[in-house]
Amino acid sequence: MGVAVMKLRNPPVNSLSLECLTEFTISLEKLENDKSIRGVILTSECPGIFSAGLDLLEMYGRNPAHYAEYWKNVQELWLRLYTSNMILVSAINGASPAGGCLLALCCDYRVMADNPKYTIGLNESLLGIVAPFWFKDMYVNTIGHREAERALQLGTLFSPAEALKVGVVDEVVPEDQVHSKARSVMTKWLAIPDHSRQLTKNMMRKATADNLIKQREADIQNFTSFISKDSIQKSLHMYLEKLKQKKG
Ligand SMILES: CCCCC/C=C\C/C=C\C=C\CC(=O)SCCNC(=O)CCNC(=O)[C@H](O)C(C)(C)COP(=O)(O)OP(=O)(O)OC[C@H]1O[C@@H](n2cnc3c(N)ncnc32)[C@H](O)[C@@H]1OP(=O)(O)O
Repeated sequence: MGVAVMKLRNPPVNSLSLECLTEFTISLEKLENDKSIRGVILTSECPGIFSAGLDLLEMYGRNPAHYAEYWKNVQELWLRLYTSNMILVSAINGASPAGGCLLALCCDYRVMADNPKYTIGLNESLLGIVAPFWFKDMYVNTIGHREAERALQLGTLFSPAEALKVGVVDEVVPEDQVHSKARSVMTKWLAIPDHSRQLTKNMMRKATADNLIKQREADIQNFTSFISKDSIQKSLHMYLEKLKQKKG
């Protein structure tokens, strides 16, 4: 039926390393150029984890040129996903913090597994960093200004039930039904003529995408100088240590 399934596979936690981001963007571009493909189901092959978001090791202890290169690729992936002409449905089969949530928010419809261990949200403030304006814009577009304001400041990671209530996801289903539900949602969306759906999607999303396009270079510079600050590097170090200690 012209539907591709893209499975994120970067063990152990599907963090979005530079290599992973680049491969993702290239795969997406190929699908976009393949006229037989009308829809993509985005899911994960890592058990219990949709995506741990941006790779913290790409943002910690590197040099400014690396940060700039990394951020350019983060922007590129976001722009491709958010403005895709294809129907994107996410089958969220695990934890989905920060950049993981961002991937899901780019989709046209989000189905999440009903497992309270899985959480989703933009938790940047918990790491001592700030979600960029275009993450924020997409959050506001999805859940409204007040909910986004609160969730961004608190870095809220929502359980599936909470995510459904606030509108971060569209549907919560038993874990073993995530994929079948994503497929049935896709079937429904495929019934809409592509041209009218695509023009409508473009109308809804263009201003948000253009907002980044017109200041991409400045956004890269902002990110690079922000992430290079000693205080921010210290916060990231502490967060990484906390992740390590969780194990021991
Ligand atoms: C004012 C100007 C503003 C300008 C803009 C400025 C800045 C914006 C900057 C950045 C925006 C960033 C968005 C992001 O996406 S940041 C990433 C946020 N991600 C997280 O917080 C998730 C952290 N991870 C977890 O919570 C758990 O790992 C998870 C629930 C995903 C899985 O738990 P599990 O118990 O299964 O696995 P762990 O033992 O915790 O992890 C295994 C292994 O993986 C490492 N790891 C986890 N997450 C990441 C990651 N995101 N990047 C890199 N590495 C990660 C973890 O440290 C473990 O490593 P090791 O100990 O085995 O070596």
